[in-house]
Amino acid sequence: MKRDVFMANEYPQVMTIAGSDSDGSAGMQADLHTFFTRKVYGISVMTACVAGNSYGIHASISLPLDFINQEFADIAADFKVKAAKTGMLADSSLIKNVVQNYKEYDFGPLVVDPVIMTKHGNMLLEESAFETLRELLVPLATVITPNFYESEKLADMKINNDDDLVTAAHKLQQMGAKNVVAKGYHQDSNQTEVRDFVLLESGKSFWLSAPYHHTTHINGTGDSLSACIAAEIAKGTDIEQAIRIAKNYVNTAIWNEIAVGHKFGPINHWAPKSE
Ligand SMILES: Nc1ncnc2c1ncn2[C@@H]1O[C@H](COP(=O)(O)OP(=O)(O)OP(=O)(O)O)[C@@H](O)[C@H]1O
Ligand SMILES: Cc1ncc(COP(=O)(O)O)c(N)n1
Repeated sequence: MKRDVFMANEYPQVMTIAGSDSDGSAGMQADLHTFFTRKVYGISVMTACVAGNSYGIHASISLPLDFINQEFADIAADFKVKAAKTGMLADSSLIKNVVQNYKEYDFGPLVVDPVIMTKHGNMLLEESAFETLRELLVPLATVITPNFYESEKLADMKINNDDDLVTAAHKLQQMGAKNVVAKGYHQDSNQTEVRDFVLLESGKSFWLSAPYHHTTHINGTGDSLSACIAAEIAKGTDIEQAIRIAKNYVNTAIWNEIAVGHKFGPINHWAPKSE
C-alpha cells in the first residue's frame, strides 16, 4: 500500500488559548472543530473549563497558572505555531500569564476574541479584568473580534447605531489592536440582516453583511469566526481575505443547522466547503 507523506508545511500549526466548554458547541471545542475543517493542525492551551449544556453554563474553574506555563513551554519546545487565538481568559492573573507567555515565545500573529460574556448572559471574564484586557492583551492583537457587548465594554461607550460601532472600532485600534472586526447586534427577532464593521491596519474599512438567520443554534459563532481567521493567517492568507473567508465560513455553518442539544445548539462546522 502506498503511504502518503505529508510535509510539515501542508498542515500549518495553529494554537487556541481558551476555555473548554463541556457541551462541545463553543470555546476550545468550537476552535478545534474549526481548525479541523479548515485543514490546519490544532494545538490547545487550556485556560479554564466550564460545565454546561445547551441549557446553559452551571460551573466554571480556572486552571493553575503553573500548569498553563507548562502547556506553553511544552508547545514552544516542540511545535512551530504559525498563528494563535485567545478565547476565555477568566480573570486578570490569567490574562497577565498568557501575555507573558506570548511575549516569551514566537507563536506568530495573534487573533484576540475578547470573551467577556456568552450570548446567553454568562460572565466568562471578571469585571475587574477589563482594564488588564484593554492594557495588556488588546495591544498584542493582530486582529481583535469583539461582539457588540464586548465593543461597548472595551471602548467604554454605549453603541446605539452604526456610527457608534465605527467609533468603538477606531477606539480599539487606538488601544493598539492592528485590525478590528466589530461584530454587530443580532438579538432582534425583527432584523433581516447582520452587519459587522471591519477596520484594517491600513485604514481601509468596510461592512460585512449577511442575512439574519432565525435560529437558537448559534453557540460558538464568535469562537469559530476568530479560529477561522487564525487558521487562514497560518496558511498565509492576507488579513482582509482571512476575515472574509471566516465570515462566509460561520455564515454557512449557521445556515445548515444540526439537531444537537435541546435548547441553544451548536453551528454546523461540516457545512462549509473546506479548502
Ligand atoms: N442569527 C444569526 N444570523 C446570521 N449571522 C449571525 C447570527 N448570529 C451571529 N451571526 C454572525 O456570527 C458571527 C459571530 O458573531 P457573534 O456576535 O455571535 O459573536 P460572539 O457573540 O462573540 O459569539 P460567541 O457566542 O461565540 O462568543 C458574526 O459575523 C455574526 O454576524
Ligand atoms: C469556554 C467558553 N468560551 C467561550 C464561550 C462563548 O460562548 P457563546 O458562543 O455561548 O457566546 C463559551 N460558551 N465557553
